[in-house]
Amino acid sequence: MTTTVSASGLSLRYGATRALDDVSLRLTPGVTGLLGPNGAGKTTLLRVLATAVPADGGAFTVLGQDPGTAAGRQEVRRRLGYLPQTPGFHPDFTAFEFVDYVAILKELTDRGARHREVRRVLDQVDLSEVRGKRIRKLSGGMRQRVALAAALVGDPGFLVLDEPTVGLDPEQRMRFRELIAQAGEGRTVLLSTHQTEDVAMLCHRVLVMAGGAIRFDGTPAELTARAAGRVWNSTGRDPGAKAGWRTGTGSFRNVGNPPEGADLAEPTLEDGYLLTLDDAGVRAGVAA
Ligand SMILES: Nc1ncnc2c1ncn2[C@@H]1O[C@H](COP(=O)(O)OP(=O)(O)OP(=O)(O)O)[C@@H](O)[C@H]1O
Repeated sequence: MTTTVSASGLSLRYGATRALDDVSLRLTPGVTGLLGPNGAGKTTLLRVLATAVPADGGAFTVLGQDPGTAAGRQEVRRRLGYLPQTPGFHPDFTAFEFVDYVAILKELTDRGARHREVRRVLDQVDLSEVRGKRIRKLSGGMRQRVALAAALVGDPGFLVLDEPTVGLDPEQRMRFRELIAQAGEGRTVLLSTHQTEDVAMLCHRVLVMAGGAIRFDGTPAELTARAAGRVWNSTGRDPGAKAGWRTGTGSFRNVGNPPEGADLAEPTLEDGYLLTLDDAGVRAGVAA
């Protein structure tokens, strides 16, 4: 399988905070999910790989190019698409104008060819009909699709998506997932998300980060399997549980070390994720 991104020993400190702590990874075509609690270092990793900030240590290549050199960095920037956590829209731009502006920044200099490319990516995200509308008039889901269209300009070989489904209602999220799945056909996508369903539905591989380090790297099925035999139902809160919550039926669902004779339940990817964080000494939602 082709390696699109190869990184070894990436580190980045902000004062005393190790935002990235010796991160090594290899990314191949398809969608790889990046899960982790707030402050885990996900955005920092994406920003480093997208060449938006340099790492303090370590090295990486994207599509065979070394972003450590000026020429390599320029080539990587031409060939990657990046949807940041807060896309910097100009609200008075129309969808077309915004994507066209990004296309200019990506050095698509021929006006006719560039406009064809802008129409192509807007069509790909189902926004052809509103391309003349101002961004401030579009719904949150549509804006996110404009940002995805901008990231897709120039058919990048590596696509970096930072929490793209945040704030979307379930229907919009489902639609956005379809677009991500489409974008991941034959292309390498790194998707940072807090939604374990995004990973379960879209990803061939998942990385779990906490405290700046990768704590798990495998398939979604392998992450789920980590919770096999460690999820159970009980009538009250179980003291042996690492995490437990009351379900809609009134019983408690627990993850951790079940007592003898516990009523074991089928594990989900979220259970595997919670236990991975716990094994790493991190509680979900709290950085190490
Ligand atoms: N520019 C910065 N200056 C100082 N500290 C920073 C900066 N950017 C990130 N950090 C710190 O680095 C750590 C990792 O942050 P990062 O934003 O990468 O986490 P994250 O996993 O993306 O979190 P979230 O899910 O909340 O977006 C955090 O402790 C954060 O406070």
